[in-house]
Amino acid sequence: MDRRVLIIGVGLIGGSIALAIKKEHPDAYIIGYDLNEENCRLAAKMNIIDMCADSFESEAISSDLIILACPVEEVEQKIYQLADLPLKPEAIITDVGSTKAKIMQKSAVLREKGAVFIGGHPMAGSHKSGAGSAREHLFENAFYILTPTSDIEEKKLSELKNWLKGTEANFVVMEPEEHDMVTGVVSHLPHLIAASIVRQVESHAGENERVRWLAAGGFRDITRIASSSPAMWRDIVKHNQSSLLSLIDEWIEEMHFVKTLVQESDENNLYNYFSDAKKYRDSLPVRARGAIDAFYDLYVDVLDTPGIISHVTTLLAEERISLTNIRILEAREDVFGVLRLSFQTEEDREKANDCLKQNDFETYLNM
Ligand SMILES: NC(=O)c1ccc[n+]([C@@H]2O[C@H](COP(=O)([O-])OP(=O)(O)OC[C@H]3O[C@@H](n4cnc5c(N)ncnc54)[C@H](O)[C@@H]3O)[C@@H](O)[C@H]2O)c1
Ligand SMILES: O=C(O)C(=O)C[C@]1(C(=O)O)C=C[C@@H](O)C=C1
Repeated sequence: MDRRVLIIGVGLIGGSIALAIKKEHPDAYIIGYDLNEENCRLAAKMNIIDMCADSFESEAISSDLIILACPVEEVEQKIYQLADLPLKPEAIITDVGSTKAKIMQKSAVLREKGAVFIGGHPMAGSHKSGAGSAREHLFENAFYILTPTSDIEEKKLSELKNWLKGTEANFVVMEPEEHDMVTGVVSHLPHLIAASIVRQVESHAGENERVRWLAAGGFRDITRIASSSPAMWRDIVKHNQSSLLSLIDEWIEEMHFVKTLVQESDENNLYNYFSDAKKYRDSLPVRARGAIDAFYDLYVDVLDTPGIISHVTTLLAEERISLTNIRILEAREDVFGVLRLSFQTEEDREKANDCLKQNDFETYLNM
């Protein structure tokens, strides 16, 4: 009989894991369950999953692998709900949540019932959400953190790694508390800071429109992640509250130091501040494939006139180029707008670029 995988939450991460599992285990039957039925149907239509389930309970009891890929507060709820079900004794349950300590504490309820729960967190992703953004290669070369409790047999851990082999990620075992401290520093605090910078710009833009127009490369680089799912980040901050509170104190202290640097305006001190940061930033390992490279985006300048989007999509459709996503980044009277078109492959992006250029559109590969 085919092995069955149930993915609860078929969004960016759940969908990408489904694709990676399909690649390595083509015999596995992958069932998706998502509160957002439309998203689940899209995942099935895109062959990311084999079917959409109406309820997760009926599928969970016959699944060999259950992956919780919803926001972390929902992961907790699902752990409780799964603990009440007669799961297969050999089944493995895992999650992909961005926090680990609270989830591992809650998972005791599953272990008490004899179920195997191994926490997980692939350290790659994007600011995009939903099945439409899922990519088979999203986790290639990324670290994939696993947090097995001491009672988990090595055999079960290997079995899970084998299920996830198609991610081509590097597995690392960590204690949940260490995980939350480290991800607090490199991921969760930076997200809070990105959101706060965007809010500061927004409040200035209220007074002077030009702030909005001139929010260019540097601002976009440092704030890309502020476009991520608010539900996901709300839950992460709730889960990692204690690490974040002390990191925010450190950040405030650093900002006091920066303020002094600016006030004193000492050339050497200012130079060294930037130079030390640059040295460390430049020394960070570069991954062969970063999160954002897994998406093939094309930016197109368009005039904000009626029918312009359908004109662009018709041109692409005539060339049989399939779009996976389209977004208006700026749409204002008398100012150029920017359309962000996303494609499945680099080849599609190149074809679209040629096609739009031939039709006199100004296009960019990066913004
Ligand atoms: N986005 C990233 O960069 C990233 C990276 C690593 C891990 N994660 C973690 O992965 C998880 C999913 O994030 P994502 O980026 O895929 O988000 P997403 O919004 O793309 O997908 C989450 C999906 O879960 C569904 N969902 C929400 N509550 C549900 C419930 N109770 N039952 C069933 N489905 C439910 C949503 O409808 C959505 O389709 C989160 O826990 C997040 O912390 C995210
Ligand atoms: O690249 C991005 O957009 C991400 O935010 C990815 C990112 C990160 O902070 O690095 C976000 C949360 C996840 O838990 C793991 C990865």
